[in-house]
Formats: sequence, structure tokens, C-alpha cells
Amino acid sequence: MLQDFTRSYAETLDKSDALARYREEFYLPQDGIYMDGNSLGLLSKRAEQTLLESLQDWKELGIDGWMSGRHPWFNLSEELAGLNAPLIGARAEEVMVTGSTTVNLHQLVASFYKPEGKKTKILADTLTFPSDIYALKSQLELRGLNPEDHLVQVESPDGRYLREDDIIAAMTDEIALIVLPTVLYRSGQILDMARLAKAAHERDILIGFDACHSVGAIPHAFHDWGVDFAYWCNYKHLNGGPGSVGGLFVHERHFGTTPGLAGWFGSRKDKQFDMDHTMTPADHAGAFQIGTPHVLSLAPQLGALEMFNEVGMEAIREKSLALTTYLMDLVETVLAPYGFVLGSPRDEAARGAHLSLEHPEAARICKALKQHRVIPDFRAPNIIRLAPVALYNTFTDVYDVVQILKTIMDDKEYEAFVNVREVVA
Ligand SMILES: Cc1ncc(COP(=O)(O)O)c(C=O)c1O
Ligand SMILES: Nc1ccccc1C(=O)C[C@H](N)C(=O)O
Repeated sequence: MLQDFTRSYAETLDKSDALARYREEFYLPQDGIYMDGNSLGLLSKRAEQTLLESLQDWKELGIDGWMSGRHPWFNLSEELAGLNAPLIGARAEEVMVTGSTTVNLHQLVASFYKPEGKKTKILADTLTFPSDIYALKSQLELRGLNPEDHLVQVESPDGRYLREDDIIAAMTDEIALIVLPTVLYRSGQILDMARLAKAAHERDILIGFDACHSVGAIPHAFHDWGVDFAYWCNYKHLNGGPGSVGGLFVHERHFGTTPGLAGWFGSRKDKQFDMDHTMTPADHAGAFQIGTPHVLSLAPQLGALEMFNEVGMEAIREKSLALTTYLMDLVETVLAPYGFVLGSPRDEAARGAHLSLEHPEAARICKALKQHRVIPDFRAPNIIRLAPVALYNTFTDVYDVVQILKTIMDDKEYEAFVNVREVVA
């Protein structure tokens, strides 16, 4: 446990930080501390550059940008898949940068959910992000199945964490497909994906993961773990920009599966412009693309992902854990008298890259933080989420945020606000 609570100790940690120089590559909020990179990552100069290059290509080349741009648009999704693959432990052909999180989930469920005989149910959990549940329910309804009977949601014993034992116990012979988060969006708990994939396959069930809160935050080995599919967004830890194009992974053992939602960009590249009414799908994860890629929402990823490949996920994870451990230590000591409850795992193996601080006044404490130019986010009913990001936050940021929280609590500054969330929290 931490012994030194001085700011100069935080500065010492920053001086020995091997990733410190990356901070200068980002546009940081002026006079503020950004702690929300798990919701929307910041713009980097490299991402700005690659976006501007694609605009320039459009300006100069028009339609020829598809084949003659600096990064030809026709292959941009594939090029970015190559940059995403090492971050999730996959082969490049198993990845595609396409769609969005929710759209990719629809595509993957449409492709891999094959109710048959007794095996007709989908297993998810009660803590996952709502969009996933909306998508799963609508997929069931499209097949004429009632979500009340066909969607099974594993309960959490405490509203924060899921137990792998409970999930495995719910893998009955009625389950056809499992969809779970890699990292829970509130508590930041990491599920043991290798164990869950093994248990699912022993029971002849397919398993897919929502990796929104883990991609760019922790290393993965989706291929070696045998995960059937995964999907994620590139706008959080990967800093691809608001609404940036998402990603999907399909294990190579499933290559050749007919896409549930077909479209011409899922074609084999050499066949696509034959304009044949019989589709020839790509023989890799590219088959799950649907329509024309959103080039301007892909382009920033070229610059953004370059940094991740340069640094490597191991180094990012090492710094991320050091930052969250430091934040936990400060919260448990400096903020001990104020009624905060740490709603994230202490255990490093189960801890993602953001922390959840629970407090009955959380909504208005977030407003008071914003008045101090600290950017957290609030998740109902009582969570302040803080994400110190390895590439651009410092130990001093963490120290300062905790001191600001102490001031807010000491002076009851939060009482100046109403304890309800903003429209976008
Ligand atoms: C875990 C998780 N799943 C799904 C979503 C929805 O993603 P999108 O709006 O990009 O479809 C989000 C965030 O918005 C998320 O955090
Ligand atoms: N896409 C967004 C658009 C607007 C505001 C937030 C989001 C988020 O991504 C929130 C995030 N998924 C979360 O874990 O809460």
C-alpha cells in the first residue's frame, strides 16, 4: 500500500514513466484533466494527420481515392484490420474494421446464432451494456422467438461483478450462443475469457465477446483462446474519434460461414465489381462487411493505431495497472472519510483500465468535478467512472483528481448542483 501522499511522489513516478513522451502527441483539454478515455479517447496529432490526408486525397483524386489514395480506401478496412489484429491476439484475416459495435453484434448474431432442436437460447448477463441486450432481443424477435424465454441473463450477486462459475452453471443444453462483455462497462471487471470459451465449447456452445472496454486497454488472445467472435468500438481506448468505425473478429475456423446480413463489401475483392447477383463472399472476416466503408471515420485510426503497435499492449497494460493501482491507493486513504466505495477489482487479473467510485452523491460530484475542469463520467445509479489512460494521463493527473475530489467533499461543493445526471452523462 502507498506510503507517500505527496505530489512530488507523483512527479517522481511520471519521471520514470517509459510512455511519458506519448502525452505530447495528444490534444489535451486546456487547464483540465481528462479521465474519460474509456468513453471517448482523445485526438492525437497522428490521427489528425491521417484524417487530413484522406480529405486531401478526396480533394485531389475524387473517385480515384479508392485505388490511388495514400491509403487506398478500397483496402482501408483491411489495412486497419492488420493494425487491430495484434491488439486482440488475432490473425489479420480474422479481423475487420467495419460497422459499429451494435451493428457488428447484429451481424454476428445473424450469422452465428443457429437455434436447433433443444438448443435455442442465447445466454448473456444482467450487467452488460444495454445496446447489446436490445440487439439480442431484436434478433430473437426477428426469428419469431420470445426474448422472455429465449434470452437468459446471468445475475450478479452484488450488482458489480459477475462470477464465471455462475456463467458456466448457466451453460445448459438449451443454450446455442453466449454473448458477454470482456470488461464490464461499470465496474471494469475482466471476465476470464479463456476459461469461458473452453467451458462453452465443451458444451457445444458458440461464444462471442463485446470488447469495447478492453480493446486498447488490455492484451487479448482471441485466436488462442478459441473465442468464436468478438466486436468492439474504436473510439474509446483506441482514440479513433467520435463514432469511428468498429471492429469484429471471427475465428478462422468459421471462415466460410454465410454472413447473416450480406452486402457487396463482404464480397471477394476481385469479384465485387463483377456486379453479379450471386455474392462471392470474402474467404475471411471481410465477408462480414456490409456496405461502403465510412472512410472519414476510418482514416484517423491509421494514425491512432500506429501508436498502439509501436508501444505494444504489454507496455500499455503495465502503465495502466500502475495508474489504477495508484488511484485505488489514493482513494482508499485520502478519500477514506467521505463514503466512497471502490466498485472495481483490486485483483490485477480482473481489473480493466477504468475504476468505478460509488457514492450516493455521484451525479453531482461529477458536476463539481467538471467545474474544476476534471472530465469523468457518471453511470447510474451512483458511479463516478475514472479512466487514467496509459498513453496520455500522468500519475500527477491522478494525484490532482483525488485532491480535487477531497476539496469537493471537504467544502461540500457538490451541494451547489442537483443530484441527477446530464442528458449525455
Ligand atoms: C460495452 C459496450 N457495448 C456497446 C456499446 C455501444 O456501442 P455503439 O454505440 O458504438 O454501437 C458501448 C458504448 O457505447 C459499450 O460500452
Ligand atoms: N458512444 C457514446 C456516445 C455518447 C456518449 C457516450 C458513449 C459511449 O460510448 C459510452 C460508453 N459505451 C459507456 O461505457 O458508457
